[in-house]
Formats: sequence, C-alpha cells, structure tokens
Amino acid sequence: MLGLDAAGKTTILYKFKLNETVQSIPTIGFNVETVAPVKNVSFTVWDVGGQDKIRPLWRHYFNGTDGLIFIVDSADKERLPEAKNELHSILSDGEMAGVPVVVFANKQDLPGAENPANLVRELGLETLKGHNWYIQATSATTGDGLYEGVDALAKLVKEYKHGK
Ligand SMILES: Nc1nc2c(ncn2[C@@H]2O[C@H](COP(=O)(O)OP(=O)(O)OP(=O)(O)O)[C@@H](O)[C@H]2O)c(=O)[nH]1
Ligand SMILES: [Mg+2]
Repeated sequence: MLGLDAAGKTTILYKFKLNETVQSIPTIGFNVETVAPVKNVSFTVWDVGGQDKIRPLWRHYFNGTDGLIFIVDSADKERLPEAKNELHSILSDGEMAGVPVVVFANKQDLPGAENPANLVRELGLETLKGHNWYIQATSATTGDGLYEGVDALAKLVKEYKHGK
C-alpha cells in the first residue's frame, strides 16, 4: 500500500485490522499487518511511509508484491500530478511488472473531493500498459468503499497469479 504522505494509508490499514479509526502520525518506515476483510482471503499489507524524503525506500518493498493499493487524497487536487508521477514510476519498475493496482480515491467525505471518473483522467490510468487496474471511492474515516476496494484487489490478484 503506497501513496503520498497524508493520503490515509495508515488510517486504512488499521481500519481493516481493528475496525476502528485510529489517530495516526506520519509513518517513518512501515507498518505490516495481516488482515482478512474479504471472506477466505488474507492479505499481508505493507503500509510504507509516503513523505518525499523516504519515497526512495518504496522500491525495497516491490519484490514479491502481488497487488498494489495506491491511496490518493482526492481533496488534495494540487498534488494530483505528484501522485500520478509516483504511481507511474512505481508501476514502471521491473519488479512490479504485471502487478494489478487498485486506486483508493480516498477522503471522499471532504468537500471538493475529486470524483473517481476525474481521477482516472488526472492519474492517467487509461495509459497504464500491462497492469490491470480499478478505482474505488473511499473514506477511511467512515469506512465507505474500503471493503469494495479490497474485494476488487482480491479478484485482480487472483487473475494475476493464475496467469503467472
Ligand atoms: N476526512 C478524512 N480524513 C482522512 C481520511 N483518511 C485519512 N484521513 C486523515 O488524514 C491524515 C493522514 O492520514 P494517515 O493515515 O496518517 O496518512 P498516511 O498515508 O499514512 O501518511 P504517511 O504515513 O505520512 O505516508 C490523518 O489526520 C487522518 O485522520 C479520510 O478518508 N477522510
Ligand atoms: Mg502512514
């Protein structure tokens, strides 16, 4: 699970793990938890800190990845180009070849949040080559969309592993 700082990664991880909204602080390093929000599927989720200074560390987590959850703060429109660059850079790494991605269009509860259809365009999802993708509107604070997003990932990961 990757995305810019303050996108909501840690909040989402602990919503899955504890079904609670935890008070998070910026992640320096990572959190890893095994969660089972979808019936008969368990995920080992690596939530890696997104501050720009530590983003070079992301690539050390690519090996062995079956699926990417990329979290976007939909209300932070100024940083959508930065989010787009990071997403495309992750997926162009050889170790991420073919890995499916579900984009969580997070913070939909905030006024002015960009809707998923516009995010598809702003993040250039249609231009991704060699990666199946899906976008899901979410709110980590209300929990809306989290289950649907991870359910979509479970399906994409199954297809991906089947094809390998
Ligand atoms: N309104 C609203 N706030 C959210 C949502 N998700 C996360 N937040 C808030 O956004 C802030 C950052 O959330 P984090 O989960 O710490 O973000 P992160 O992606 O883990 O950030 P880094 O660890 O720095 O990479 C916190 O104050 C959260 O409570 C959401 O869906 N809606
Ligand atoms: Mg965090």
